[in-house]
Amino acid sequence: MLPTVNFTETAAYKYLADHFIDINKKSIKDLFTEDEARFDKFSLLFEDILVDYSKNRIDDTTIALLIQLARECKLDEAIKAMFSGEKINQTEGRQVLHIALRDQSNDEILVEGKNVIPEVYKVLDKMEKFSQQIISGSWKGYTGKAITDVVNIGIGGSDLGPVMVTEALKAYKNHLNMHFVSNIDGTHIAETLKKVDPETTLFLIASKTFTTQETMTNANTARDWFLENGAKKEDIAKHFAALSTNAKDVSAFGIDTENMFEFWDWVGGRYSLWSAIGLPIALSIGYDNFKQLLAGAHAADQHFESAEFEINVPVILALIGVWYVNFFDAETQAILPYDQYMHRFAAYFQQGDMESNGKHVDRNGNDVTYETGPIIWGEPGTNGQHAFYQLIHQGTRIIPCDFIAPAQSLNPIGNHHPILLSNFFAQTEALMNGKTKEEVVAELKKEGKSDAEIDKLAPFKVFEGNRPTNSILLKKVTPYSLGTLIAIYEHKIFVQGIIWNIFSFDQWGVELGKQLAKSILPELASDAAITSHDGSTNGLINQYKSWR
Ligand SMILES: O=P(O)(O)OC[C@H]1O[C@](O)(CO)[C@@H](O)[C@@H]1O
Repeated sequence: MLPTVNFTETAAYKYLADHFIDINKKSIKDLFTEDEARFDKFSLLFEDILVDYSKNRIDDTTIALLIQLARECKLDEAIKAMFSGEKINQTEGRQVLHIALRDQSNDEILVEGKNVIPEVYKVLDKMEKFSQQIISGSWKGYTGKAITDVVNIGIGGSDLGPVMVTEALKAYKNHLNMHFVSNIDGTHIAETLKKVDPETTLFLIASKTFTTQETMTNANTARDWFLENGAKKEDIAKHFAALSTNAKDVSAFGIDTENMFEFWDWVGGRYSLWSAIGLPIALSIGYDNFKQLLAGAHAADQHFESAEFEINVPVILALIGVWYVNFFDAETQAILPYDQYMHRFAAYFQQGDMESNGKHVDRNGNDVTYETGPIIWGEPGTNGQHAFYQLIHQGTRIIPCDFIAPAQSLNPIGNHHPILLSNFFAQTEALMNGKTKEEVVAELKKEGKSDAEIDKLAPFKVFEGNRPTNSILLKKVTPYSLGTLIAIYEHKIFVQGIIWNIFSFDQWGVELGKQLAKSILPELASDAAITSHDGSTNGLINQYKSWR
């Protein structure tokens, strides 16, 4: 059982509330002037990742109190509970063991008294063998040709992780063309099928439950297309594989369970890229690289489990996030990778974070009286700079940002990378320092503007600064470092869920819309006017019927 402390009733929270009044009067710039050792104090080097959190609205007292808060919320007990396989997903009665999927220490992790590590390895061995056969071309399609294209059909956690990682690690990719179909919109599968040949395509049907409407509809369409384009039923075995926990429905669909890559209900969908759901990753970059991804994540797991909170990267990042959400009323958190390959990283953690911590009921079943998970958003820099950074610099809201960049480029062309990184360094400095009225006036004077012009323009050109950022500098994006980084963010989400006293591993909030869509679908079959809903929904459905 997880602890159920209301963090707003802790002593640390009360001290933090008082301390906030002091900190709120200070600028980060001043905090740097006051303390020369600030960078050394507020940065952590873990593996080949430097996490600089010194450009935040914090001082020594803030961090000490936040750590006290974590202790009062019994974070240590909660971490132990997850790692030891307690059923901490209490509303679904399940363990939360994505850490077991990447365990490289041959630990024993028990689920219902049974060690799951040998099963994990059994599936990993099967993934290794299969991916080698596909990549080498020894696996032949129904006309004897090697596979050239892989179409992963899945949604949410059965799509976003493999998409994000295969994109982030594109530089490590082999010859296989990867495609991902998630949307129920027929356009997604139709446009994908235009690009592939049934003789040389492998379909992966990725669904933990194997009941998700979008995935099953797309999977049926893919199977029909396959059979309508020359293949026979017995050829399905050579071209369809399933990544799932549901063997019964997999075989009912017509996929031989030999071609099923199993995982387990103790793997949450949004934490499943490390499981059989990661097969498209293994296919795209090879099994050895996939193993490196797991190894990187395992290093983060060990660090999270054993490092003191003061030097524990996920804990520190999580606590700083809580500081902004609950004391500064920050509504959002931006994730800004200065790496084009990582262009789906923020989208991935939209599900990771928002499906985990978008909850308003605490672990006692009561409505919370404080804010919980922030809105996660972001795009790669420098594109974001030319789109939404205006609001981050001069808008009315506080937007804590994580800036992420690799020191070494995977495409070191000309001076692209130094230019990219100069922007990465400049933005966090600009967000912190801002530009004072005096500086603006001096600049305008230098440009030869008149006093009247300066008076008119100056207010618009002032930057308040004092806008908080974390900078995460990776030596290089590799399968290992990416695995570490993803796991750091996963554990950050866990810590925040513990502090907010919510259940981070269920997702009941996605069910209502699914249920309603299912009840509306039959109503769309006939042209008869609908009156069973509210006025707006009736009006929309009836207009649709008149236009279709
Ligand atoms: O893998 P499945 O069972 O198809 O589910 C897909 C996704 O749907 C969700 O349940 C949300 O609708 C996610 O949590 C999950 O990742």
